[in-house]
Amino acid sequence: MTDVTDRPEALVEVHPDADSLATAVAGELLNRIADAQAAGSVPEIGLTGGSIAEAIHREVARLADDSGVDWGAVQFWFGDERFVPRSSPDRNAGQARAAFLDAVGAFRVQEVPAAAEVATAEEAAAAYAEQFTTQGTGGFDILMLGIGPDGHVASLFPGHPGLDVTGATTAAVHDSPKPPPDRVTFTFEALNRATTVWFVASGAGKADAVRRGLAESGSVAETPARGVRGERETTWFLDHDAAGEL
Ligand SMILES: O=C(O)[C@H](O)[C@@H](O)[C@H](O)[C@H](O)COP(=O)(O)O
Repeated sequence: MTDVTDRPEALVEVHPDADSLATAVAGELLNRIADAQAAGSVPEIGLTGGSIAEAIHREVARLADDSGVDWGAVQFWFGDERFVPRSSPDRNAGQARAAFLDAVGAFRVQEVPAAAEVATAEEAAAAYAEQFTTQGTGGFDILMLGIGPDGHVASLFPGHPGLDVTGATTAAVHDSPKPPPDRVTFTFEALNRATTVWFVASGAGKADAVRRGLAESGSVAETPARGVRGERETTWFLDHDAAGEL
């Protein structure tokens, strides 16, 4: 597992509520993408599933027209994906497409192969790892991560074997404590190839996980969020309730 403790300390930005949090993150994301494009690059963005991510995505769609972003010059990835049929409402990619990707006309969207297209989550993970190597830079300019009440990020859950995977950028997940059970996730090795990491969390239910994620000490096995930091910057975007134990 990458030792991230030598990377820059995390910053914390607290907003009054989920709506203002979503607007702030969406606005910052659009600004960062536009700035990267103005500097001549095609930013690689890691998206996350989850409820606050959904709110952020909808705000991206609402704010997109004034952003100056060229949606053909930005590429999107998913930190994790549920191993279900492509049409399933449980697919993170399907949720992101419905919330903003299709509306803004983003077409460089790297999706994890779905169930029924490949036989196993292991096959899907292997294919996504190949895509990650061949279709992008092999890293992220900005990686967004939701956090579970147990401190999981992507589909890296406390005490699960995926935490210990080395030498691979993706892993299959089975018996996920958060349904659905079968998933594909980027591993710490991949998540830590991010210049900037943004954790996004809303609600009192996340306050303990946020506290553990930001505490001076604690184990990655118990709080996987502790295992990820950006090479240059890490920011925790929180609403007031999620910051309640800081
Ligand atoms: O596929 C997933 O389920 C997500 O990627 C997962 O890591 C999510 O981001 C957290 O569980 C937070 O989800 P909520 O914001 O809905 O609590």
